[in-house]
Amino acid sequence: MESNILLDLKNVNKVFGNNHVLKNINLQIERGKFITFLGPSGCGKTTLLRSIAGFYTVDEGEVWIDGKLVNDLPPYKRGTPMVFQEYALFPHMTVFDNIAYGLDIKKRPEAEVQQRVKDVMAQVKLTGLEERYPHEMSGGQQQRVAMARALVMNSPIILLDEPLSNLDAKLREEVRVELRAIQQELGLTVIYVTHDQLEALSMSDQIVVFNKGAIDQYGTPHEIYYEPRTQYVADFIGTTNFIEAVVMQNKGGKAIVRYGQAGDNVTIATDEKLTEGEEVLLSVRPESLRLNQPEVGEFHVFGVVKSSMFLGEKERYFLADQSGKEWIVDAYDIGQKTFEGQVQMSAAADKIHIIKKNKE
Ligand SMILES: Nc1ncnc2c1ncn2[C@@H]1O[C@H](COP(=O)(O)OP(=O)(O)OP(=O)(O)O)[C@@H](O)[C@H]1O
Repeated sequence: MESNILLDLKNVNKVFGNNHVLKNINLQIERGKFITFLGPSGCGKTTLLRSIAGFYTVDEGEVWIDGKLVNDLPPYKRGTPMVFQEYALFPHMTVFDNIAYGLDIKKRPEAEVQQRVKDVMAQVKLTGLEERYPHEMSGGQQQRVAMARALVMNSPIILLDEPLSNLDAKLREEVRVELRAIQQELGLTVIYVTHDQLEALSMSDQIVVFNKGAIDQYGTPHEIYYEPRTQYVADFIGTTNFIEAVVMQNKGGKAIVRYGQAGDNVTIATDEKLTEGEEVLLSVRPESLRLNQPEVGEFHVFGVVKSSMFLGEKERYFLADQSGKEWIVDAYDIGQKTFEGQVQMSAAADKIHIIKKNKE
């Protein structure tokens, strides 16, 4: 039976000189998923992508594609094309020739090339544009051509390295939607590299968050956002409030923690192994806190409003609690109501996430 796992990375390590760029990467990717490699510049995303494509050989570990160990295979034998920034189309070639390029290189018979290109152009809805040149196409159409070039080769995985980074914001969003639509319609397996958190959250089935060459978390956008495993992940994805707390009890997936100067308790669901007396961090997102609505939850802190900022769909408040710690609260749909002076911040316990402190 065909395995659902298309890419399997086992303990992959890569070193450049004395720079240990990939550290014990273990990752399994299922067929038909849109996977994003997310992390700041220099954390090893591109190096891993190139190691999958075969442009780099790994120093340790195994790369399996579709049940085959490919460590010693060159890129063209792995069949995993990479699409780079600006789609890397040949400007002097027509759309048809751009798409046919890979097949021509492989010296496939003319009739087969004609048929394959025709089929793939229909798949990505470009039929009729065969004779256009890249500069005569919109950004979204160019992205489709780039995808078609990969599709025509029957690639098992399509690797995209920040393909949208040179586009302006509006076009970027348009092309994002387009790209995700093609991937879903055709059931493609795509690995997409970006340092843009919103891009990752909005497009992916699963996100891999990189931290200095290691994987900090691999999960759905919701898991990454609401259940960050480390402080680094919580901090990197969006804005959050961290609160120092101490574990009083941990039983049956529920921990009672003490927080704040008054020593209040709250019970929070968690999978983490926590011991009594352990110091932890709580993470609560600005939109999960309510001002002067104590009935919304089990977690409460008093603060003083320092300033606020109107952001269209929300008002962002900056507050300080009694210890001087800064808090950020986003208030939605409050009409003309504004908050000043001392206020109470409240959150439901299920909107609070416990992070173990000893993880980086
Ligand atoms: N061919 C190479 N030779 C030596 N060092 C390299 C090489 N390629 C990458 N590096 C180093 O490896 C580290 C990771 O680089 P990589 O390009 O994988 O990061 P990245 O997360 O993709 O960042 P970016 O978003 O800036 O591309 C960096 O310190 C980089 O300088």
